[in-house]
Amino acid sequence: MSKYGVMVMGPAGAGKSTFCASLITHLQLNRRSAFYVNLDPAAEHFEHQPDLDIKDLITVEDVMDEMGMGPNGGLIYCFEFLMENLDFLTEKLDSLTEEYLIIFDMPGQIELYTHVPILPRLVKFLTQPGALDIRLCAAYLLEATFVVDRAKYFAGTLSAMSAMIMLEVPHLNILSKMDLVKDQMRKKDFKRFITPDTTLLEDDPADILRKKAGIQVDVHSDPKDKDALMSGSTFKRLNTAVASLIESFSMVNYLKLDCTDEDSVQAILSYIDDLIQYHEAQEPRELQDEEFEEEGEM
Ligand SMILES: Nc1nc2c(ncn2[C@@H]2O[C@H](COP(=O)(O)OP(=O)(O)OP(=O)(O)O)[C@@H](O)[C@H]2O)c(=O)[nH]1
Ligand SMILES: [Mg+2]
Repeated sequence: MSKYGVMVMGPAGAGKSTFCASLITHLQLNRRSAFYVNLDPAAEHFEHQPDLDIKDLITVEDVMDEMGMGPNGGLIYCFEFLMENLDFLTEKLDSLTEEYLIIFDMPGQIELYTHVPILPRLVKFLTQPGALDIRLCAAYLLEATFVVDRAKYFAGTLSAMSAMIMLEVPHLNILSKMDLVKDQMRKKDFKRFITPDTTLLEDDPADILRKKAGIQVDVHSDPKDKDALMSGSTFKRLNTAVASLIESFSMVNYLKLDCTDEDSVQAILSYIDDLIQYHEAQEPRELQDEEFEEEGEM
């Protein structure tokens, strides 16, 4: 029997836990079952109590106190400890039936999605046929407010792409907190950010601001090269190279999420269901129920 899950990831503060909470509330309102797994060993507050919490196994606080590690090193250590104690996940997940959507709320440390090779091992374990065999998709959140600074927007998009390539599961890229931008930006202007391309660098408001303020924009060039510093050419060339790389792979298309809007949460849930083929498994059962009822009427 298949299991169904979504792994909610993205930079710190992108709105992952808030989205998880809205998704759980939405599922409950639509008489669907959610199983909430907190995998952030530093998380403190929850709108919905997790059904499985990594903090019952290890917390960043434990590691920092007992081993004198910093928060980021401590978090990586917690994940390595989890990878050595995967029965902590199996015990609770193994018995779940296909009716549940398993929601994994991930931490925001970007290292996890770029170069530390833990997440691919965890995803492989969760999706292993014959074992947990979870039909899993990734939902990568990036704050919509990042679009006002193209360098941040493209850096966030690059890490989304890195997660897509690294995890090799069906993947959604989501611009979160749309309620924060929808009044400041017309819908048609925002459309440009759904598919990132280099034309977005032509009118970067942050660039214009930096030039006006004459702020040294160029942290990458040789301090002796004053022209480069002032024009920000190296910084701009770097952004153009990142944007061209993203455009050439054309892997990233964003969906928009406003957690305060039920329809917006439903729309994202429909994409998730499609990616994990949730409805395929439900149909036969619903059909069976209908047939059963018809037989009952004969
Ligand atoms: N306006 C608005 N604020 C939001 C939204 N989603 C999250 N926030 C706020 O953004 C902040 C971070 O939200 P979280 O859901 O904790 O973000 P996170 O990605 O889980 O953060 P970490 O777990 O620390 O990586 C909180 O103050 C939220 O209230 C949203 O859709 N709209
Ligand atoms: Mg969180």
